Amino acid sequence: MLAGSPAERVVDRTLRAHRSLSSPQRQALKEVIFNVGLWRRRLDFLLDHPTAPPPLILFAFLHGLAHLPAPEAASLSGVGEGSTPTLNPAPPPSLALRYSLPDWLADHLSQELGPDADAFCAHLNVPGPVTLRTNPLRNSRDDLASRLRSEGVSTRPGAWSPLALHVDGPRPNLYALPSLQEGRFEVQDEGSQLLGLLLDAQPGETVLDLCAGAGGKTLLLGAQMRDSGKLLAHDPDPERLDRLLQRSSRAGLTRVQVLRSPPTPGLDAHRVLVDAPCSELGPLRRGPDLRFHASPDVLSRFPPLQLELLHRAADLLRPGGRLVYATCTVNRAENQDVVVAFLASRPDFHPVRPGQGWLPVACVRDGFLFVAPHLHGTDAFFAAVLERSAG
Ligand SMILES: C[S@@+](CC[C@H](N)C(=O)[O-])C[C@H]1O[C@@H](n2cnc3c(N)ncnc32)[C@H](O)[C@@H]1O
Repeated sequence: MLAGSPAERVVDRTLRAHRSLSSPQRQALKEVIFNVGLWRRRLDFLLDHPTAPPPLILFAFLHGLAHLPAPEAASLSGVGEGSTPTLNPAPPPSLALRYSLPDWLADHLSQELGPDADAFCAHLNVPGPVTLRTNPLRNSRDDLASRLRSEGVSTRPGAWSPLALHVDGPRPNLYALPSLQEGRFEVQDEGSQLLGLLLDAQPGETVLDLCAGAGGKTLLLGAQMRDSGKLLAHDPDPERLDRLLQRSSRAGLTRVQVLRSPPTPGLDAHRVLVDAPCSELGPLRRGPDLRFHASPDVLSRFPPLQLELLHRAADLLRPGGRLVYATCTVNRAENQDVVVAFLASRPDFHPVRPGQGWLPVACVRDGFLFVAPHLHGTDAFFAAVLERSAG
């Protein structure tokens, strides 16, 4: 994994090679692999040895970060007696070393978040909650919570999305639950739920999800529309669209139309969602190695495409219609700057307060939706709600 293999794959391979392990042993193995992968930079700093062999790295993790006494850590990690390394006792001198991030990423987050960067980065090292989105076509949030309780899963309501339930305790095997097969819920971060809700799709309308992917937001839009009107979903990735169709049928949506080529002008939609491709710094806590697979050029790769998608969406929207532009990243160049550039060339559009009447002010910053793990317990998201003048 330290040489670049994805953490999930390393865990799978290791567990398959050690089938006799008990369930707690499997869990411990998984946690150690994830944590060594996540904390690799901090472990290098502790060991002052960038090519340290695995037993030393494991020792540094167990003793230096998990604070196990040295003899126990040495025995568990297989470090020979008398060869336990001395760990660097100094506090890590930078944000990057403190939270085990590549330098470019720590520098970028410092620039973006200023005094909040420390808390944000600390939260990137804590796994996010498992959050479910109620499918209101199938049940209410309270009914879903009771049903899940009867299936052995305890939950609590989310703080921001009226559809969110967080799973309490260790992650259950959600995919084996009959309630999931019956389309009563989807797994979806609470911040991601808010992006779909901002569009405020209404029954009977024509609504376009321009970057629909596998349908995380499309399903929510369809439920808001009470499975009526016209719901169009486009994405250039055909496999994601196939998954979208499967999920739609499970969720009880009968009117989703998948567009495998880009929608043509003249659609005259009431609402368009642009859940844009982006640098994806917002969900970094979802995988221990995501931060090490990204490279700095990701920060400048997307704005031209994002602006183009906004313009395309604008041309598909009717006068008086609503457009939501959203990303899951923390990067002014992909967020505020794209919206400002768009508005400068489209005087027929104006920004409105996101979630007027229901979204707490704590989720709104400078007129845009902004949520983040250290403030809201969600992955980080940005969204702008724009309306086209009526006349
Ligand atoms: C943030 S993801 C969307 C996630 C999805 N809305 C969901 O909730 O599951 C961005 C999507 O944009 C798509 N995309 C990339 N280039 C695009 C383009 N030129 N036009 C439309 N979508 C594009 C990607 O395939 C990807 O699925």
